[in-house]
Amino acid sequence: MTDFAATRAAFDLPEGVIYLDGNSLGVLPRGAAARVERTIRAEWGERLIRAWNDAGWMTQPARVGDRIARLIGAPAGSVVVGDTLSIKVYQALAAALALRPGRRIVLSDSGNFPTDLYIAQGLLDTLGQGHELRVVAPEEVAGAITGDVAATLLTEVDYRTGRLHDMAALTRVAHEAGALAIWDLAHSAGAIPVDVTRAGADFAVGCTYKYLNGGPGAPAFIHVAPRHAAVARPALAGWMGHEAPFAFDAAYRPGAGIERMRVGTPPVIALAALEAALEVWDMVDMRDVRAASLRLSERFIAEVEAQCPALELASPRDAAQRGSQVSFRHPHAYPVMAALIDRGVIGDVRAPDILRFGFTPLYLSEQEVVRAAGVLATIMRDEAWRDPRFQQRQAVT
Ligand SMILES: Cc1ncc(COP(=O)(O)O)c(C=O)c1O
Ligand SMILES: Nc1c(O)cccc1C(=O)C[C@H](N)C(=O)O
Repeated sequence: MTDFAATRAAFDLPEGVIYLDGNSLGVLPRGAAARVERTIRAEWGERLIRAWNDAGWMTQPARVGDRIARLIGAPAGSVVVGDTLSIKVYQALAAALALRPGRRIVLSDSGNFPTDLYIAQGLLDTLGQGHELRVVAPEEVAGAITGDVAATLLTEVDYRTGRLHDMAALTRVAHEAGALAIWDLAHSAGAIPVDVTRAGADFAVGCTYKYLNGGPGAPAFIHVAPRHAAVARPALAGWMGHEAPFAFDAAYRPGAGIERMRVGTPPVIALAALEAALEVWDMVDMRDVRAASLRLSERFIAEVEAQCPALELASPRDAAQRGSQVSFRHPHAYPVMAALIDRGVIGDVRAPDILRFGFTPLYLSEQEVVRAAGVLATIMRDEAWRDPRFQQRQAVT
């Protein structure tokens, strides 16, 4: 059984804040600052260039990848960390297309996060081989996987509504049609139990600054199914993905397996923070996290619906169809959220009208969820969101 009091003690939460935005930027783990300090002072400061070898900097992307592998049902040695998720989406899609040379369709859905769609379109334009990005409604994906689809590019949990795709079922349909399945786990890793191996995913990618608490700009991960790892073509053929980077050959030869998905120099300081953040998962059973997340989100929905008739649930009502977030619609979502944040309850908004709340049982209790709903109810009842202070939009929402 996961001890959630112990996991909460592993995080540094500011006094007076109820944090319902761990689905966008996770909370600071207590060990992270000390680990970063050690990396900077004892490793960089003292060991200088020697730290690449004796502090294990060079092997960090795979070492941290192995920790993430356990959380997504991937075997050790099949995940590597580095770059941003946008880059990892590019690499996965480019490799998938190279494995399906006769096919021209990339299938995604309109609930996907924009960067995935932008990156896909940019890659297809660059290839100039007549590929098409086909974007359908989330509920139409299965029916749209036709024999000309090279790859599906789907995000398991919808960033706006929390709607959950059935990864195993859609991967099966993709494979039956001869297509490959790429999964973006940005809102899944550390949020819900994931098993890329059982689902048969061909590629999976994700970020580490949300539920994995790696910090702002923490590097992303990529998983390549072992059956493809030795043949997957690295589109971004950087020297760190070379078979022998320090041979300094003029000709590129891809590294063994997942190593070829490395691109350039690893972000050592960011990786140190992430490595420290991932330690908390040693105390955690993902099934307990899922059960607790559903308990928290169900309670929140019940409290909000009982007290805030003006808010309309934008997430699936069936808990089994949701990730670890809940969204409500309101025409004045922005000032409502600004008023909430002003009272110490932090969620976020997604244009035009979505109030979004993330549930992170590692550091969030049911009492806080009830209190947050109460604060929201007061704001709605008093129309506190009409205050001019809350109408001024911030650049980042
Ligand atoms: C599903 C999904 N993909 C990609 C991204 C962004 O990737 P990057 O880390 O490159 O900003 C996000 C959020 O920022 C996301 O929610
Ligand atoms: N990565 C972000 C950033 O650099 C700034 C602000 C927000 C983000 C996010 O992660 C957004 C997030 N992917 C979302 O689900 O909307």
